[in-house]
Amino acid sequence: MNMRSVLDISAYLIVGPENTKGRPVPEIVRSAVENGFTCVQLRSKTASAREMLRLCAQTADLLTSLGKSDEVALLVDDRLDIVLAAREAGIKVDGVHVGQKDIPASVCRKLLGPEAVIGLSARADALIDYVTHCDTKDMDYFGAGPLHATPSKPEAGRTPDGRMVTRSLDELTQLHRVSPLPVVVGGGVKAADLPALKACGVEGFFVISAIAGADDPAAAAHRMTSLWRRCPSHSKIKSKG
Ligand SMILES: Cc1ncc(COP(=O)(O)OP(=O)(O)O)c(N)n1
Ligand SMILES: Cc1nc(C(=O)O)sc1CCOP(=O)(O)O
Ligand SMILES: [Mg+2]
Repeated sequence: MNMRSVLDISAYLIVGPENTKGRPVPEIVRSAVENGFTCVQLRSKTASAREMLRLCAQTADLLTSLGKSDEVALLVDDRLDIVLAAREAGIKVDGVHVGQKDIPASVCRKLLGPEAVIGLSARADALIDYVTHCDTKDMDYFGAGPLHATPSKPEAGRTPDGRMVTRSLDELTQLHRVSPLPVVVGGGVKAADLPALKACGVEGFFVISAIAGADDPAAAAHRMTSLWRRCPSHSKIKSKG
């Protein structure tokens, strides 16, 4: 199964060991996927390479046991090396999410091949211009944010002169209109944000703390995915692809 052709970024969980209040990462992933999450990104700024590889193996096994390994993409943040090592070990990891300071998407594509999923964080400044003119041939989607300032990533939205700039709903609506790729939006997203976010037309939302930090991650996931499904979307003027 080519995950690129079925990629669904509508409900996108990002999680690592530092986000779970001590609970095992696979436990959080299970709660999310059993309750409708469609994409999982393993992200840790503290875990060792070996720990990340173990997490990849555990999460891939979990997705298989849930019968979701051909539906729910498993991605790794930043670490092309981890994706390559996981593959070498026979672990099904579908791709990587890279940011503007990470390994270029073109290099990821070259090393991971045509079937890998590659996500890119859109540039923080001149967002609309960037997305309009960016060469997207190696990428599958754009991540954009933050919608709100967030303790999960305090530097998100911080400009070089120290100001905090968050994404307005108008900007996200425009982003959706100009982007040749699907767009997933995150940064402080909570259930209450979903109706307005969906109305912008963007293809999905990404969250860490709304699920990984919730007292009851399964209930939180169910609430978010059912709300997202129910909310009307802005119809796109020009269809993508
Ligand atoms: C889906 C998604 N969108 C954006 C990001 C942020 O990536 P990046 O800019 O590389 O920052 P870090 O996550 O590495 O701190 C993301 N991870 N996922
Ligand atoms: C990983 C990440 N990237 C962001 C961006 O704006 O680029 S915000 C973010 C963290 C999102 O976590 P939470 O849902 O807990 O706010
Ligand atoms: Mg990164």
